Amino acid sequence: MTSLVKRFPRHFAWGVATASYQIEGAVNEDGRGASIWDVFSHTPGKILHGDTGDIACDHYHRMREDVNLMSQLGISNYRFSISWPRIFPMGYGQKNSRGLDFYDQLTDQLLQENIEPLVTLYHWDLPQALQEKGGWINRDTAFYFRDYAVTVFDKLGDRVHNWITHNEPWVTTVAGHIQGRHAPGLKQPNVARKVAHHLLLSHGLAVESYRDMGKGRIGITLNLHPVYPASSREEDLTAQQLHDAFHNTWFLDPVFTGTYPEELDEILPFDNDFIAEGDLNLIQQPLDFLGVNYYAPHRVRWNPDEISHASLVILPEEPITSMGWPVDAKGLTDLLIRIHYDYGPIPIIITENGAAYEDVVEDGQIHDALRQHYLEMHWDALANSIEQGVPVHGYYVWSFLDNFEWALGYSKRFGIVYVDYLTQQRIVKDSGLAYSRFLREFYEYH
Ligand SMILES: N#[N+]C[C@@H]1[C@@H](O)[C@H](O)[C@@H](O)[C@@H]2O[C@H]12
Repeated sequence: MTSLVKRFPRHFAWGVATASYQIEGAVNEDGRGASIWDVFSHTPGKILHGDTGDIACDHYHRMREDVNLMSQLGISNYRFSISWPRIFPMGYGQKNSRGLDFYDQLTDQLLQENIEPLVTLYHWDLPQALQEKGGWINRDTAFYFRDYAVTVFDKLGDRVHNWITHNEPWVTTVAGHIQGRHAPGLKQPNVARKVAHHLLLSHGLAVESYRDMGKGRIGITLNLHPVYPASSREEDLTAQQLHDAFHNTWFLDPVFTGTYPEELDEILPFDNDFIAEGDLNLIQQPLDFLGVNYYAPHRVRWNPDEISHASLVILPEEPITSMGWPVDAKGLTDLLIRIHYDYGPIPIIITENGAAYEDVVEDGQIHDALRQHYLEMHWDALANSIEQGVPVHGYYVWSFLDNFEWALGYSKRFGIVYVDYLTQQRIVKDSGLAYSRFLREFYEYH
């Protein structure tokens, strides 16, 4: 491992990541309003086994214990998200001071333990009251988001200097409004372009506000994949192009070039009546970093029946995680080099990378060798990216804790710390112990 630590720069930010609805629980406490995920998870048939985020990891009540565990493991950066409905129960208007107080205390606890916060403003838990006014289909939501962001900047901005506006707006758009497998559970492809635009507009409005208020760094997190054609056949090459537009450039292009990719119009035609003068200039404002969530590459073949005109191909011999995703760390290097050369030298933070595997508790330990190997392979791939000139500034393991995995409930475990959901006991997995050793070596070396 020692050789690996030498390949990362001194100030590289190693961390762990979580999200509010996935770990906090306490959904009806201290004035929190309902989110679309409260409604969706309580809708029969939406979540595997009928799981909900009502309790999750009970992090709302165990925050100090969890922060202390991070510190014991030598973790010095923590990415978490803020629950908008804890701050504005109705989405706007009357603030909820007890909600703000929780994140105030969390921030202070982190700083006391010398852990640097990286705060995500939106990790999918829209206030239900705004959904009832149209949610992200309604352009007003972008402005309510701006007002929410300003409130949080004002409360925490003196101690939090690293911000992410949105986490994976592609998932909110596609899983939430086309596929219906995520909240708000809509299957309306005709609104997808509008939803994506309003999410990006809200991003731009928050960045613009932060530039007036804060001196720190702000970016957006996108879930991105390198896209490989399954063969050199013309149709598979076309599939690669369209799938790349649907999964990657739909969001990369507006954020970094102020345009939407033309290929997207073949997949999701739209009349651009929802794009107002100046929107795209707002959206393409300079950022301090791009957050990249990387899990696996996409290998595609032509399939006109799919929305991206492409189907994913898993090679028979390639290893997969329990999500069915291929394990291919080189895909991370390919992705980062593509971003670097297509969009310029924007600093990059890997805001999520990790793997779900079936974990078994044996004598109070979890020997998750596959997850440990997955992580180490991706650290090596990250070092390769840096050695090829990509300015990578940080890496956050998804996830610190096993947690509520959206439509899959608690059936998938991504944590480097195991959570016994019956007792709420935390058990550091072998992968978490290995990460702790790696961090110790890194800080000792530097
Ligand atoms: N699935 N999966 C794991 C992980 C999910 O738990 C996060 O909330 C998302 O940001 C992203 O999809 C990645």
